[in-house]
Amino acid sequence: MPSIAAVSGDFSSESLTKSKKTKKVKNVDDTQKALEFGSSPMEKKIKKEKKSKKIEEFDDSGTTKDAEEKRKSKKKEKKRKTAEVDDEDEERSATSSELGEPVNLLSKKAKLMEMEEDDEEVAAEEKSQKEEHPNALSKFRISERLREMLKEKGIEYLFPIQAMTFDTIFDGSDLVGRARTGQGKTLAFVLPILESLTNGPAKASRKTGHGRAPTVLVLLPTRELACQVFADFEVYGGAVGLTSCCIYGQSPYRQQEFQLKRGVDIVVGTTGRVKDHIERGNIDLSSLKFRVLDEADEMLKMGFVDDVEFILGKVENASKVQTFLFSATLPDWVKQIASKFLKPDKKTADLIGNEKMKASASVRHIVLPCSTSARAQLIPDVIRCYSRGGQTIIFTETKDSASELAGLLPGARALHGDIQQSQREVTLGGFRSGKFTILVATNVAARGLDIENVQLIIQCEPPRDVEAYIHRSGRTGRAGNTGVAVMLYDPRRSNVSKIERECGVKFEHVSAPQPADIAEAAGAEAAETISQISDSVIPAFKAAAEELLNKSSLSPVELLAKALAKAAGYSEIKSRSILTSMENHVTLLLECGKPVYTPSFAYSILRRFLPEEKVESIKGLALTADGKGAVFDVAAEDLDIFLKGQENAAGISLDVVKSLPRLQDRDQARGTRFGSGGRGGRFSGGRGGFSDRRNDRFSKGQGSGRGFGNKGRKW
Ligand SMILES: Nc1ncnc2c1ncn2[C@@H]1O[C@H](COP(=O)(O)OP(=O)(O)OP(=O)(O)O)[C@@H](O)[C@H]1O
Repeated sequence: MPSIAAVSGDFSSESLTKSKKTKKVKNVDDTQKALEFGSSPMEKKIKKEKKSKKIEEFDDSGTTKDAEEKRKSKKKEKKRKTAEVDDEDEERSATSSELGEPVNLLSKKAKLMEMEEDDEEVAAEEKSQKEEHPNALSKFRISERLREMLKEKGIEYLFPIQAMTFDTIFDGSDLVGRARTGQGKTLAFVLPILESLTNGPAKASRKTGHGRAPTVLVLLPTRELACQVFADFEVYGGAVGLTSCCIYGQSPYRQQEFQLKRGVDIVVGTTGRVKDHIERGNIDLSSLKFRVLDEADEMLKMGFVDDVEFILGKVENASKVQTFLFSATLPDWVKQIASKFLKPDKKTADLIGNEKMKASASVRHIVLPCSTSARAQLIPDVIRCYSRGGQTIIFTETKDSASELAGLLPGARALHGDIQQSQREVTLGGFRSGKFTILVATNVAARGLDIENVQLIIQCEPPRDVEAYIHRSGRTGRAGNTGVAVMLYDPRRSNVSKIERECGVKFEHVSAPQPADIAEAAGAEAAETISQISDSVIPAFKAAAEELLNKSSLSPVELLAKALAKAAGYSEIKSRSILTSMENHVTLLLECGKPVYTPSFAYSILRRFLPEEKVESIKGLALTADGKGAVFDVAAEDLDIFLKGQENAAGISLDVVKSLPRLQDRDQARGTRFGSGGRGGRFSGGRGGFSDRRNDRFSKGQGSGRGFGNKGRKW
């Protein structure tokens, strides 16, 4: 039996530091941190392969790896024997036909029998290895039927959060659960609830028969997430004879009403529609045994809290109901509100606790400077470089920018709150099934969505709060797999270090992929494609090729290079700045031998040796983090004017930079002697002020848990 069953009271990570369980969980995290992030394209793997890889990664028992080694060597041995049998067959058939001798069937049969025995041994070893695992399904009070179902889905062991909370939930406690994104929090409540209802304490009082009132109520912040959690209840609950229904806004009301009236065991839904059904008398909460707030912090802010309170308040005898709150982020204010809904002796299973790193540890977290206007040009290249052949979710701050960006990116679709629900479902379904590979979404897709092949997350700008960063970046790197999260930012307006500090993430700072590098890769692909073209095309194109060769002053190789460029879709290669990512712009570093405190000081230096209109034309001026200089972009065609101008200015250096120095971000710049005043105000004053207001507004909302109404929502 898992050790956690014996732990009573609070089992936050501090209180569990010495327990075996915590050690195991740490090992899982270490394993994840140790995962390597190759930038080479990663082949898509079929689900089953991923599951088994993941299971190995989560295994910290030490025995698994040895056993796996043995199994591999057994397999090698079997392969060798098969080859031997085949060779012997070939040899004998050759000899027997030459010499007319009979084949030695007996020795072949003996070898085959030996191989069958090996097979059985390997299978038995695999089985015992799975059963020995500390979180093997057999070690929990999970019924045979559910175990079979889990195994069918490739699940052989419980993940740490599931193992940690199973007994607590099964044995009747209320619980607050926190684990990083993608670590299986859904099954952490689904499995023990189903077991309790069918084989455990809740079985005796469970209502059955036509028209029965629900025993389980699960509330979620978005319709898409409600559908996803419902799907799990339907599969696993259905296997043990429990029925579920999913109720959410903008979907046919009558059908939901009919299901509820007919009687269901589990209701999964979004707050607005659940409240609506309660008010109309379609949901009777008198038989309720379990209630779950998934993505609890999201449920308790943004105006949901009133509806949640209304719904939870409808349970007359709350002492008979178990309540669970789960999320990857549980700010303190949520814990305070939680005490209102959960019993005083509630337990806490916190797999993050005081650990610095709050975001997914199996995700590579990257930041890349980019001006708003360069985003649409840059994103396709970011996808080419980092998506490893998988799918990409791009997050924007507003619905308009999601629609606009989806329109600009070939093969992308938008998902946000202004899109009709039926279309939202079609879009998400299409993305899940891989019909298209880029989804441009608002925060409506930030929470909980579990889509296996998402390899890359792009955030067009830093989100307003750290929780959003954690959830958005957590749409990749799930269930032990790896992923990449790239956040674009404008150094003058964004505050990357705040997210870095509060999420405990150490960002990799990279500059925009250069078009020439991407073209090189595209050229290699085009060459591969050309080598596969049938020779039948040659006669038809040969004359034109010969004519081109004769007329041109270029060598055959140069002409072929042009043909490859055309095949790869290139007619020219533009340069791209590493600061704003704008095409045909070059980034320069200005230094003058003394500290550059403010943008206005940098401008005044430039004015000493450049005409006013050229100073006006520069883009994205930002101060370096060491305070010694400033970087900015100039149009490629003006580069000479800038470099020549500098020759006439004593003590000033202006150089093209190939890699971007660390820059001051918004907060650091504000702390400088003159803040963002003077000339710099043009860049960081206006918009920066707007961002501040938004942040203030947010933090107030967060503090009270009630700051936003649904209407205030931008997604
Ligand atoms: N024990 C397990 N073994 C293998 N895979 C599992 C196991 N438990 C869950 N999974 C898979 O892990 C993935 C992530 O699970 P889930 O969506 O519940 O994560 P989560 O912790 O709720 O993430 P988020 O915080 O982003 O909502 C799912 O695809 C799920 O099927």
